[in-house]
Amino acid sequence: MPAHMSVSVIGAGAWGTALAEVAARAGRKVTLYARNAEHAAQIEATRINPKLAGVRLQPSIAVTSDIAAAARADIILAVTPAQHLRAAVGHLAPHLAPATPVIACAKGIEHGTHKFMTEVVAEAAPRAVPAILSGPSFADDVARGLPTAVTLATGDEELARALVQALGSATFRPYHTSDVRGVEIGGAAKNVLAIAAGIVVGKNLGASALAALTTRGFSELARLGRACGARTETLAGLSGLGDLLLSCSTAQSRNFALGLALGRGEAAPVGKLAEGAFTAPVLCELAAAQKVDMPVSNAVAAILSDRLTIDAAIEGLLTRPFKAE
Ligand SMILES: NC(=O)C1=CN([C@@H]2O[C@H](COP(=O)(O)OP(=O)(O)OC[C@H]3O[C@@H](n4cnc5c(N)ncnc54)[C@H](OP(=O)(O)O)[C@@H]3O)[C@@H](O)[C@H]2O)C=CC1
Ligand SMILES: O=C(CO)COP(=O)(O)O
Repeated sequence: MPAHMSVSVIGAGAWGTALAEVAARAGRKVTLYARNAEHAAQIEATRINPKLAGVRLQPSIAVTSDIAAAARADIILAVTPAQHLRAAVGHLAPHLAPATPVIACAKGIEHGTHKFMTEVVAEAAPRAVPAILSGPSFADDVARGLPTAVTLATGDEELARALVQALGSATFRPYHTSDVRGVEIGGAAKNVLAIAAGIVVGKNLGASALAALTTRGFSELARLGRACGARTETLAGLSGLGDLLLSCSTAQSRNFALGLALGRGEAAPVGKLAEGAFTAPVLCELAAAQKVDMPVSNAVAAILSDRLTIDAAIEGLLTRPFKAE
């Protein structure tokens, strides 16, 4: 039997469900874990997850709320919101076989600890091998089988290659790297910058302003990444620039949609996870600790915490001293 035959997905949200489909398409034996027994039973029976309503789960995907059963897999995909990752992996950890790869698929940085997703996995499941999967990929697109490419990183490049082989298919193309930190920073920061992009569009500042915001946003993402030891090619790759371009370009992104509503003076969309709202304060704390200037992210954090109006934030950004690019 190949080394990585079975895959369990922890977290039956939109992304977890899409990734269960991905793994099934790649020929793996797949189990999708929902923490709520009623939800698990409903998904198992109807083959539809209301969190990704347009998709009918492949018949081969098992759905469970039994964490011990879910832990019996060659690969774990941990697909909860970033701030819930520690609890989810901690619950799983006692049941895992030693050296099981646990691939974090959340995009964010933990509040309080400033830990990145693989650091959270390493602490919550010390016997597991942490990895990260991130890149420009909407759950809906992926589940519908539209072509997507992402980055998959773990410290051991050989393992990263094997995980790519286990999960990849013609329409879901993971690229491997050992630059874990680069992948994590791109995914976390792009969500905050996508909120700013949505605000620019909601405020009708024009396509030129959106391009400027996205480019200067990339500049601050890359500054922080380099300060944290990330490689330039990762920051300019799928999980960095690629995901930033996607998320700053369409209201299909929940983070962009939040910014759009804020910019228009409307209420924030209800029941939609916008990770950037959680990441913004911790990203700014991390940048300050690294002495990295992140004016766009700081403005987003200030707007979200009501320390600054949108108009004052825009004026603040537009009146910064001119400097070299
Ligand atoms: N949606 C997308 O297109 C993409 C999302 N991502 C990232 O994936 C992560 C998850 O997003 P997404 O799936 O969209 O979010 P959703 O809101 O759709 O789903 C989150 C899921 O996590 C579950 N969950 C929360 N805490 C736990 C826990 N302790 N144990 C088990 N399950 C738990 C929730 O369960 P319950 O229903 O019981 O609360 C819910 O089903 C985010 O970090 C996001 O940035 C990345 C790429 C694409
Ligand atoms: O991460 C994503 C696309 O790569 C999903 O974006 P949102 O979380 O903003 O919807």
